[in-house]
Amino acid sequence: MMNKKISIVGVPCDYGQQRRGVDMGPSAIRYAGLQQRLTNLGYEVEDEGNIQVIEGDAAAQKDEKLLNLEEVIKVNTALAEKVFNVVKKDYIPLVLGGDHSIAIGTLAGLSMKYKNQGVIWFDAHADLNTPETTPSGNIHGMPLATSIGLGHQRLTSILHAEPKIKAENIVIIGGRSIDEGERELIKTRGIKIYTMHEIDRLGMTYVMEETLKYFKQLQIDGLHLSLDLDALDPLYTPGVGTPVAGGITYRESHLAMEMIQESGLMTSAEFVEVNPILDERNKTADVAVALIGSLFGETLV
Ligand SMILES: NC(=[NH2+])NCCC[C@H](N)C(=O)O
Ligand SMILES: [Mn+2]
Ligand SMILES: [Mn+2]
Repeated sequence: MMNKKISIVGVPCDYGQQRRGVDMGPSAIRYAGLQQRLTNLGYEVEDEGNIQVIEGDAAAQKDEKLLNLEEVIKVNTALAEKVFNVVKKDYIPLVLGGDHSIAIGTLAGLSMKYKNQGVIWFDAHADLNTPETTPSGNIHGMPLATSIGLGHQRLTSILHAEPKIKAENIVIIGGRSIDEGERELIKTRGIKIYTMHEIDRLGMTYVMEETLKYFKQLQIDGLHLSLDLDALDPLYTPGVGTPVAGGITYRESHLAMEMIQESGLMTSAEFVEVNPILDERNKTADVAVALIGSLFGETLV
């Protein structure tokens, strides 16, 4: 029997990057009708409200390779604890960002329950930078590296010192802006990635079939979906801080959500990088809610 209880957790964090406005993402997604959409599907939905995002001591921050480190640690520690509480009471965590640095806390919290969790990462980027390789200093470019145990010790040791996921348990889908250091990690750590090239060439159906088959082979005990709205083409989701042309289409992304739902594997999800200031009439938040609908079982007939 599939779990029919969802806990919504908002994370109004914009400290993982430098464009203001992404902290309003959780509100924009809620206003787009999230809770009603899920209730209509027969879920019991609890809105846990937002994680408090506290400003750090600006004077103490001088690491240009880890911008706003103190804030990012604080918010992710609080988020990790919240997510752990949600899974403990057997609700499905649905985390709303905020910038993608919040995946550090989500995955830390999940790792308390799931010891062999799979992660499906929809993104134009690989988010596999470390303080050594980052071109920007933005921590939203680092959550996957952090979660496999690479980077600043205070980020990798949130809740516990162990890596939160195994590199081979990651599948990245939609990549088209990968930095040099990230490329290196993908190769040396055997991280699975379907870039836009493979999606064009093989089609989303095949890519998702392979991905889900792979997770079954790994015998994962939980599957987390982390969806950065910049995975989609900016045509559909213009309200993101780091748009990259040539992305996943509206229907391809829905198909992917529908196939994840059909697999019955998914145990948690997060939707990040919605920035209402950069958006057009809440279009990006509307797409996020529509994708969440498909992910949780909406069908066309
Ligand atoms: N979650 C995101 N949108 N990440 C964008 C990262 C961009 C670039 N790779 C960086 O490290 O700065
Ligand atoms: Mn991205
Ligand atoms: Mn991302």
